[in-house]
Order: sequence, then structure tokens, then C-alpha cells
Amino acid sequence: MSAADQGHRGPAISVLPPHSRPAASTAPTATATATASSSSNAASLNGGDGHAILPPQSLAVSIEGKPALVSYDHEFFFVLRGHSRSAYSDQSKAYLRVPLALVLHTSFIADSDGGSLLVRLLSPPLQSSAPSPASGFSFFKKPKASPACMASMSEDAYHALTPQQRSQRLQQQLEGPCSNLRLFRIEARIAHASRDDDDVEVKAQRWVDDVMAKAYGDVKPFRRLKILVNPAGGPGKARQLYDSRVRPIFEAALCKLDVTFTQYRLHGVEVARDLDVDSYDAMAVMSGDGLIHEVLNGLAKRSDAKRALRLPLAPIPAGSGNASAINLLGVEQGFSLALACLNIIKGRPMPADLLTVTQPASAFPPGTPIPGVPAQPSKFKRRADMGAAPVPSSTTTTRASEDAALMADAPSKPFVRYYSFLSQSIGLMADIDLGTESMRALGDTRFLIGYAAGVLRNTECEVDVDVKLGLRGSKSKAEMRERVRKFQQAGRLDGASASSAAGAGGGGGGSVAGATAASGGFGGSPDSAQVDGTRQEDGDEDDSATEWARDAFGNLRFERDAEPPLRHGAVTDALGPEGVPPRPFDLRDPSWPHSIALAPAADGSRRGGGGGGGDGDNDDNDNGDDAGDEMLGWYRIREPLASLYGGKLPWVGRDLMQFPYALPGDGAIDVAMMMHGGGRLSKLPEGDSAESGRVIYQRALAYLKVEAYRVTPRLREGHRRLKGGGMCSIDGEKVAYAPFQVEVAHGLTYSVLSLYGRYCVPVVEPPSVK
Ligand SMILES: Nc1ncnc2c1ncn2[C@@H]1O[C@H](COP(=O)(O)OP(=O)(O)OP(=O)(O)O)[C@@H](O)[C@H]1O
Repeated sequence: MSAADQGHRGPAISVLPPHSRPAASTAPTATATATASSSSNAASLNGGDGHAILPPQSLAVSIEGKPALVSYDHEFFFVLRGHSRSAYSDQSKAYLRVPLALVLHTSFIADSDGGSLLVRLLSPPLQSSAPSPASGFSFFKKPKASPACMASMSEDAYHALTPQQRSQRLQQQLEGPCSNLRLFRIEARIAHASRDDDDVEVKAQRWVDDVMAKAYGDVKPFRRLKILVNPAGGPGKARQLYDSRVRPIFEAALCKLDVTFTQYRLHGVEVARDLDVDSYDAMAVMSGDGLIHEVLNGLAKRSDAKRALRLPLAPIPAGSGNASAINLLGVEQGFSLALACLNIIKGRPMPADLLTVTQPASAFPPGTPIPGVPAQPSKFKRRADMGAAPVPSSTTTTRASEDAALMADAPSKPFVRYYSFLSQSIGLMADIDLGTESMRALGDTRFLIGYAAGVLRNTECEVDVDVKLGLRGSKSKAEMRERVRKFQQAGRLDGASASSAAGAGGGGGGSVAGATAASGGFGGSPDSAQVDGTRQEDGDEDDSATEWARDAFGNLRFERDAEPPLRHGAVTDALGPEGVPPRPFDLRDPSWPHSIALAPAADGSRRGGGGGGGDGDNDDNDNGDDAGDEMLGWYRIREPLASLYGGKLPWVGRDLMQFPYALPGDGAIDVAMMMHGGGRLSKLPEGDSAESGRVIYQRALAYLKVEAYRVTPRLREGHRRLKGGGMCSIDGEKVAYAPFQVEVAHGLTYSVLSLYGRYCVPVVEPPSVK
């Protein structure tokens, strides 16, 4: 019995929003009281079809002196009026009925009169929040008719649902009738059937244990949580919201809390770097995406990074964008603090790819302005501090004035390395993200304004882009869609299915065990297995970072620091044999015959491998390479771009599902490139395409899955250094406007908690084409 329950004796129900509730460690205050003696209980139970014939899932209690049944089945927890069996059998008459997933804790304290029962749960608001003595207790007012997702199912039918169906059903419940969650407590007296009913305590304790087992399934209750709260995130209300809305929920679930309020930039890196990960079951990050970015960098830079990254993380939305929370909780509920807390209490670990970013070290000279970016010392200090220390090299000095473009092709030059979990952007999309900071007060609207301004400017993003599809990449959106479908249906995407979906042999793939997260529901299905949050890595990996590694072609590479080897090289490596430019890439999607808006080259010929498309004809390939080759080597995008956006999570904001086919652990990065050639009109999103994910089917957009890509800002003619106010954003944070290369971090997966075992996106179908 918890300390929170000690001293609680009076029969009461209190239905209070969390902010009006004292800390759980203090004695609860009843809001409505009507003491019922054991004899009155006995009287009510001995009449009619008394509690002796009630099913074991039901407990006869009195709430506010009124007879009631607290009960559960395989899916729901509910409270019914009266003690009759007929009341039990008709759940439609329940006065409170929520998925068991929302039950946080149940406890029972025996006493000479039977005992007290306490149930703490999250629930949508009841019909009326204020108990009214005159009209009887308002808790017992009838709810409105239930939607289909709340309809009772037989136990067999429920357990016959696939993990995907169960997860969808829970999502429908939490987005619909069970949204707008508040913390509730039900305080009740256990009723004696008669004075010599000794069994009641045993029965009550068993009931409490059973409800807990059902409510948590295979998830261990009472998680030990490390919580980071950024008081400066978003609108700056995180501290207050933590105290009033978040902490009470964790305390109600009897989680063990260890809270740090971040005090300065990079504090998150420090905490993660020094954390004793074995002392916690999960880490909650209450801020926006920036603090998660810091935490992941802190964990990934540790010497035991692989182990440290297994500590599951989850966001509590208190920033401005909160993309991470939106992807995990859904666009409707992405800003719900209660749901985020539930995810931290009960979510299951879902392994997700971390991306490695390399940039030339010369882009981060201490105290010197970065070429092409207005000086912002704190930002750049911050990036360098993030563990992105220059890789030492025997032949290098940090020559800040060195031409960044040249550096990108000089393998002996140093580079910095850091990690990204969300997105990378340059050009129009980065301008929208970073260039509208001053309009923060406008909320999401600033992105619309930034987008409109960018479209009007209609400038080319002057970069070279090189991509490497690798065995896990693809340029067929039909194939990507299939992968998402398989992932969601099977609840598991193993190496075999990933590579067969890609039409490529071997390559392994991530065992996305987290996809089974919903398999047990919260009904404790026997077939549900605890997921360990680890991604099955290729067999040749060992746990320790290695100094020597083979690159994708089997060449030995020397890694100068203790971090995992780069599979596709660093930004400072040559992409191929010296003097040979990467071959042109054919951007057209073989599965989508409605060509993207490609501009003809100045001489009127086709650009690259795919210029002048429009007929869907895919049989010409200027370089004569077959599709198999295109999977393996580096290829250059020859088309002028307006922006490039790389990502690992589908939603990048509430209004933009930029990467609908992104999967947490598929070993690939989704890359969306907006073509410059189509002009202003082609850049305008059609209808609801941004929110529905269909934006990737627009003519102005090319969409790829790659294992690695490189972006190299071009030098203007006659310039020796990168200049101009270009923006470059990693996970929404401004970084040096300099070349960057991104690949899926080899051997490093992080673990994120999920209620649904997937990101909250549908399988996006292509638009119908007239
Ligand atoms: N006490 C503090 N004072 C100032 N800055 C802080 C403090 N604690 C953390 N930070 C910094 O605040 C920055 C912003 O945090 P974060 O990105 O999480 O929120 P946001 O920018 O409002 O949200 P989003 O990224 O979702 O738009 C982080 O870079 C973090 O380093």
C-alpha cells in the first residue's frame, strides 16, 4: 500500500481536475461525502440479486453512500449504479467507462468495516463536474450514446483483433470519446455482504491486483522516471504546467520521479551524458524538440552510447513545434499533456533510427564567424559543445577562412559529427523554420507567412545534392507505401521484409520490435511480448566502438574517435574517384507516372537522368546505369532545387505531414526536394495536401528514401567563401551554413515510448489523377 493511500478512510468520490488536487502524498480531500455504514451496505447487498452472484470482475462498493459496482472486462474499466447483476451486464448504463489503458493505479486498505478502495485514472470530463446534493450525485448522470470504438466486444473478438486493429481502436478512443483527459480519483467503501463476510478483503485485494494487471498488461508499473523540464521552452510555462498538470499524474501512477529543470542551453546534453541510465526506466523530456535533440546527442556521445540509448525517451509537449509529440500522440492530441504522461507511464519502447550528421570542422572555428551565416556565437558554441568536437587529424589545421566547398572534397580535413532524430533542411523549408523566429507570437501562422514569402521570392537553393539510396533506399513511392502498410499490419518490419519490399536482397534491416507495442493492448493479452527497445543490428557489429571499420564497399576506414564507424563516409570524404563527378540521378518515380516539375537545361537538353519528364517514360537513362547501380553508389541531383528537407518522422509540424512514409527503424532517411524549375505555382500546396501527406505527390516535389545524402552549398562565381544569408536547420535548430552529410547512424538506435507502436499517420494513398 502506498504512502499516498495511508490515512484514507472516508467513503468519498472526488472528481477534481489535477490542478485543484493536492499532491498524492497528502491525504485526499473528498468533494462530496455521504458516509455509509457497513450495516447500510450490508442491507443493500442482501437484497435483490445480491453481490454473491456478481462476476469476480465486479466489486460492490458504496460511493458517496450510494451503492455502486466498480468493474472491468478485457478492455474497459467502468462504474455502474446499484449492486445488481443486471446492472453489471449492461455496460451501456455505466456512468464512467474508459479503456483500462487509462487506469493509473488501484489500491485497497482493509479496516474493520470492510475497507477503502482508491482508483486513480484519466478520464474525459464527466457529464457534470460539480456534485449537486439536491439532484443527487452528479457522477451518476447518464453519458451520451457511445461511438463504435467504445462498443463492447466479446473477449474472443477483442483478442482476435490484430495488433494494428487494437492500436487503431485505442487511438480512436483516445482521440474521440476519451480525449481531453483529466486526472480522476474514485474513492469508495467496500461493502460487506454480511457481518461475517470475511472474504471481502481477499476479494477486494484480488480485484485491485487484477485491475492493475489488466491496466498495465506487460508494462511494468511504477516506472522510475528521469524528467527534464525546460522552463524556457515554447511559451515558457513548462515549470508551472509540470507542477499543476504533469506531476500529479505521475504521482497518481506512483512513478518514482527525479526532476531536473534545465537552466541553460546544452544543459540537456550534460544531464544525458552523465545520467546513470540503469537507475531509470524512462526519460521524459518536457520541452519542444530542441531539448530532445540535446538529450539524444548527450546519450549518443557517451562511451556506452548503445546501452544509454536504450533508455526510452518520450516528449511532454511544452515547446512551440512539438513535432515529436505530434508523431507519437497524433495530430489531434499531440499537445495533450495528460496523454503524453500516459505514454510515459505505459508506452512501450519503439526503436528508432538516429541520424549522423557531419560538417566540416572549419564551419565551427571557435570565436570566428561562420562563412555564410550571421554570427551567433551561442548557437555555434552550443553546436560545437554538443560533443561535435573536431576529429583530430595529423594533416590539418583549422583554417577558418578555407573554402568550405573545397574542404568537402578533402578527405584529410577534419569534420564534426553530431546526431539528428527529426529533420534537416536547407533552402525554402529552412527559411520558413528559422527565418520566421521573430514571428513566434503568431504561432503556427508564422510558417504559412514564411511559406508564402518564400514562394513569392522563388529563389533557387544553390546547393549540390548527392544521394546514396543503398539497399534500404527507394525512389518508388508505391514501394514506400507498401513498406508502411506492412509495418503497420504486421506490427513488425524485419530485415527480410524490409529488403524484399525494397526489391533488394540482403541488407538486413531493423527489427522494429516496437511495432508490437499495441499487441497486448492494455488487457494483458498473453501473446504480448515485452519489447526491449533494441534494434537488431547487422551481425557483424559488436557493442564496442571500433577504430577500424569497413565502408559500404568493403574498404577499411580508420575512425579517429571512439564513435561508431560511418558507413558512407564523412562530409569531407570524396564521393568517388578523384576528378570524376557523381553520376546524375534520375529523379522520376517509376511507380508514379505523373512527372515532377523538372526544368530543361540551358541548352534545351534534358538535365541529368530525368530532365524534361512529363510523359512518364522511364526508359532513358543518360548514364546507361541500371537500377541496381542506382541503389549502390553516390548520385548527383542535377535539377535546380528550391529546398531540401530530410526527415525521420512523418509530421514536421501540426500542419505538415512532410514524410508520410517515414518509418522509425527502416534504416533509411526520407528526403523531400522541392524543384525550383516548376515556378511559383507548382510550389503552392494543393488543397489539404500538406496535412494529408499527399504533398509528396505534387509536381514540385521529388521524394526519395536514401541511406545517406550530402548537401554542398555552392560557391558563387568569383567568391572564395560561402556567403549570403542561407539557412540550414537540423532538428529545427540553426547550424552552420556549410556542407553537411547525413546517414543513418550505424549501430545506434534510440528508443522512444509509444502507445500505438507506430507513428500516428495513415497509409497515405496517392491522389486520384484526372
Ligand atoms: N533555462 C533555460 N534557459 C534558456 N534556454 C534553455 C533553458 N533550458 C533549455 N534551454 C534551451 O531552450 C531551447 C529551446 O528548447 P526547445 O526546442 O525544446 O523548445 P522550442 O524551441 O520552444 O520548441 P520546438 O523545438 O518544438 O519548436 C533548447 O535549445 C534548450 O537548449
